[in-house]
Amino acid sequence: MSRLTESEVWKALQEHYRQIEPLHMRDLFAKDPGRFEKFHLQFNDILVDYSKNRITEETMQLLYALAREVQLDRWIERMFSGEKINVTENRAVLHVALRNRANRPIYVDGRDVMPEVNAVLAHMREFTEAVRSGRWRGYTGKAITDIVNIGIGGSDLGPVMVTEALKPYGKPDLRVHFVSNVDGTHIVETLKQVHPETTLFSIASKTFTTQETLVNAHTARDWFLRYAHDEAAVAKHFVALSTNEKEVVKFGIDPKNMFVFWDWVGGRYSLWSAIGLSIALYIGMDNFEELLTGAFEMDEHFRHTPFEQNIPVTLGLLGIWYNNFFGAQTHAILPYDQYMHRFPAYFQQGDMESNGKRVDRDGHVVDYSTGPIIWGEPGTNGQHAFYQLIHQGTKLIPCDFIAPIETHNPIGEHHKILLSNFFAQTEALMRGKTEEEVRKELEAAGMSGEALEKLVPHKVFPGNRPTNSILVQKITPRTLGSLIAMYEHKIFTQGVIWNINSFDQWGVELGKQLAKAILPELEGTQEVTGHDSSTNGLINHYKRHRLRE
Ligand SMILES: O=P(O)(O)OC[C@H]1O[C@@H](O)[C@H](O)[C@@H](O)[C@@H]1O
Repeated sequence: MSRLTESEVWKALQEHYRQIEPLHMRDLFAKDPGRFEKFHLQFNDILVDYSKNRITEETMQLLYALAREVQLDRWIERMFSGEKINVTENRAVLHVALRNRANRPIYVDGRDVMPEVNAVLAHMREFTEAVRSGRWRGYTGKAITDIVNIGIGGSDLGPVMVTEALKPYGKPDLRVHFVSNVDGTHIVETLKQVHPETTLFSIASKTFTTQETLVNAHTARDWFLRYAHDEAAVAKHFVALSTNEKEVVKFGIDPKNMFVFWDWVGGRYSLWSAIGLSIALYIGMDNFEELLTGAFEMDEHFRHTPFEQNIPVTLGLLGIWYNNFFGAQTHAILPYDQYMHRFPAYFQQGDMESNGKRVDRDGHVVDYSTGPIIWGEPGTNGQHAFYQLIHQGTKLIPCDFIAPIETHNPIGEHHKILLSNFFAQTEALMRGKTEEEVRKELEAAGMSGEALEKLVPHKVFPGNRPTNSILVQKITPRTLGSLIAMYEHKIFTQGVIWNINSFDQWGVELGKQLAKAILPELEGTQEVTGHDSSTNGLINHYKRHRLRE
C-alpha cells in the first residue's frame, strides 16, 4: 500500500464512492435546484460548469481535502519558484516563467531567468516584424510567403494547434506548414506547396538531436540548395528554435538565426517559448503576447485561488474521482469549435506524456491508476461517430465539452445549431432516457405489443454520464492561452496527487533505441536473426519483398 491509498482521506473517498455510485444525477438535479449555482466556476470569460458530475458537496469536500493531504499548495509554489521538481532530470519546471508577464524574478540555480526570457521575446518580435512586414528578404530579394516548421512532439503539436485555433488572427498572405513525420510523404507533399525563394524553414527541436526532425531538416536543406546553389543563402531561409547551440551550428544554421530556450522548458510545455516562433510569425507578436497574458492570468488564478474556487484544481480532482474511484480509463476533450480541432491531440501529448507513469517519485510501482487516455474530436463530428459508445456503451467516459459563445464566422444559423448540440449532448448524457419514457415515445408513434417491447431496451439511455461544460466568450489569443494553461495545471494537480514526476518521458526512449539498432539491419540481403521470431520474421519479410521492387 502506498502513502496515498493508505491515507484517511483516500479511504474516506472509497467509502464515499460506495454511497455515490448508486445515485443518478437526474435525481441530484431534481432534488437541488441550486446545483448549477453550487458547482460552477468563473474566471475572466471562462465559465466551467461541473454540476453534471456524479458528485455531492461532500464529494468535493473530500476531494479538496485530498489536495490538501498531498500538499498541493506547496508543490505549486515549488514549481513557480523554480525548484527542480523534475527529479529524474534534475530540472526546474518553468514554462510559467515564459509567460510571467509581471516580470517577477524567478531564479534557477541562483540566477534570475527573466532577463533571458525577455531577450528572446524581443528577438522574436524583431524577427517576426521583419518577416511579416516584408523587410526580411529571401536570397533572390523576395519577401517570405510560407513558413515551414519542422519539428515533432512538443516542437510541433503546440504550434500546429495554436495556429489552427487562431486562424482568424493569421496574416492572410502568410501560410504556415508543419512537417513532423519522418515518413517522406510529409515533407514531399509540403515542399510541393512552397517555393524556395519565398519559404522560411524553422527547425524546431529542443535537443536538436531528434532523428525525425533532423532527417526532415536535411531534406529541406538539400531541396533548398538544389535551387539556390549557394550555402550562404541558407541563412536567409533557415532558423533554429532550440536549446542546443552546438548542434544547431553543426547543422549549418548561423547562431544569429537561433532562438533559444532552456532545459527548464519541457517539450510539451514549450509553445510559450521560442518554439512558438511559427505562431508569432503567423498571428503577430502582439497576439502571441496576448496568448502569454491569457496563460499568465490562469497561472495567477491557479497559484493564488483557494482550491474550492480554483478551476484547474477542481478539474484535476474530478478527473481523480473518475480515474481512481469509478475506474474510468479515458477522458474525452470535445471542442465545439472547428478551429480547435487539434486541441484534443495537443493534450494527448500534454497529458499522456506527463502522467503516463507507473512509478512514483521515489521509484516505487504505484498501486493505483494514473494518467487517463486522452482523446477527442470536435463537435458535432464526434456526435456522428463515437458518441454512441459514450451514451450507451459499457464504459464510463468523462468528457469536457468546450464551446465559444461567439463565433468568428457568424453565418446563418450555424453557431446556434452548433451550440444547441453542445447544450443538448451534456443534458442527454446526464439525464438519459428511461424505459418508461421510451415506451411512451413508441406508443405515441403508434407502436405496440411485441414489436414495441423488443425495441425498448435498445432505445434506453442510462444517462448519469459525467461531463464538464466549458463556455468561453470567444476563442481569442488570450482566452486560448488561459484554456491551455488551465489544462496544464490540471495535469500538474493530478501528477502531484499521484506522486509522479509529470515532467520526464523516459517511456519514449526504448523504441528510439531499438529503431536505431534496426536501421542498419535493413541494409543488404542477410537474414536477420537477432530478435524474437516475430520481429525477425517481419524484418526478413520486408527485406525479401523490398528486393522484388
Ligand atoms: O524538441 P525535440 O528535442 O526535438 O523533441 C521532440 C519530442 O521528442 C520526443 O521524443 C519527446 O517525447 C517529446 O517530449 C518531445 O517534444
